[in-house]
Amino acid sequence: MKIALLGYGRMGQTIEKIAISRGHDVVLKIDKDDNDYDITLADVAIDFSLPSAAFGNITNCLNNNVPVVSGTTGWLDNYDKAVALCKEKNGGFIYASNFSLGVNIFFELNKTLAKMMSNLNQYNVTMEEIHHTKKLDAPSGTAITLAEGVIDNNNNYDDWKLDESDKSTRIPIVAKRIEDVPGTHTVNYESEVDSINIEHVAHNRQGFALGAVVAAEWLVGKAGVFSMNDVLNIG
Ligand SMILES: NC(=O)C1=CN([C@@H]2O[C@H](COP(=O)(O)OP(=O)(O)OC[C@H]3O[C@@H](n4cnc5c(N)ncnc54)[C@H](O)[C@@H]3O)[C@@H](O)[C@H]2O)C=CC1
Ligand SMILES: O=C(O)C1=N[C@H](C(=O)O)C[C@H](O)C1
Repeated sequence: MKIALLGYGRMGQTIEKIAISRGHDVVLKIDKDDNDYDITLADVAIDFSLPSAAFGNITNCLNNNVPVVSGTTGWLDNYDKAVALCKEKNGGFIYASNFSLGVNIFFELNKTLAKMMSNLNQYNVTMEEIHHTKKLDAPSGTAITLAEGVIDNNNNYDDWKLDESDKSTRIPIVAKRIEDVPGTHTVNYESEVDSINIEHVAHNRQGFALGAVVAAEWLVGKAGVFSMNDVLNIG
C-alpha cells in the first residue's frame, strides 16, 4: 500500500517505521512547508498534523478521492463539514481521538461503568489527562471522547468543562502537562466513603501508530465515514 503521511512530527515518524515494518511504501512525507504535492500518488493518507492544519489536509484528500485516516485532535469544530464532504464525494474517512487498541477497550469500559453508575447519585465523576509539554490542545481528544462516553450513558451529566466545573452536571476535566508523558487518562468516581478509578497509561506512541496503520489498511477500498469501533469490531 502507498501511504502519504500528512504531518511528519512525533507521530508521523513513528507511523513511518510501523508502516514500513508491515510492508507498506511511504510515498509522501508532508510537513508544514510542503504546499505543492500530488496526494493522488498515495492509496491512503494518514494525517497527524496540527489542529489548524488537519481540516485542510482532510479536505484535500477527499477532494482527490484519497481515503484519509486522521488522528489529529483539536479540529473537531469542522468535523461535520468533513463528514459532509466525505459523503458528497463518496470517499473514505476515519477520525479517532485515539487509535490504540488499549484506549479503544478503555472507551468501552468507561461506557459500561458510566451506565452502572447512572443511578448512584452519591458518586461524582472527574477526569484527568496527563501529556507531554509539547501538546497544543487541552483537554486531550481522548479525554473529550471519555467525557462523551459518560454523557451518553449516565443520566447525571450533560456536558464537560476544562478544570473546575461550575455546574454539577458538567464533568470537570483536569489537563496536566509533564515532560515526555505519552498519554495517561483517568476516570474517577468519588463518594464520601470511597473512590473508583479506571486508568489507561500509554508507555510510548507505538500503540497509537500501529492503530492508525491498521485503520489505513482497513479503510482502503471502502466508502463511508467510520470509527475505530468499525475497524476493531468492538463496541
Ligand atoms: N489519535 C491518536 O491516536 C493520537 C493523536 N495525536 C494527535 O496527533 C497530532 C500530532 O501529534 P504529534 O505528532 O505528537 O505532533 P508534532 O507536533 O510532533 O507533529 C505535527 C507535525 O505536523 C506538522 N505540520 C504543520 N502544518 C502542517 C500541514 N499543513 N500539513 C502537514 N503537517 C503539518 C508540524 O510541522 C509537525 O511536524 C496532535 O493533534 C495530537 O494530539 C497524537 C498521538 C495519538
Ligand atoms: O498529543 C498527544 O500526544 C496525544 N494526543 C491524543 C489526544 O489528544 O487524546 C491521543 C494521545 O493521548 C496522545
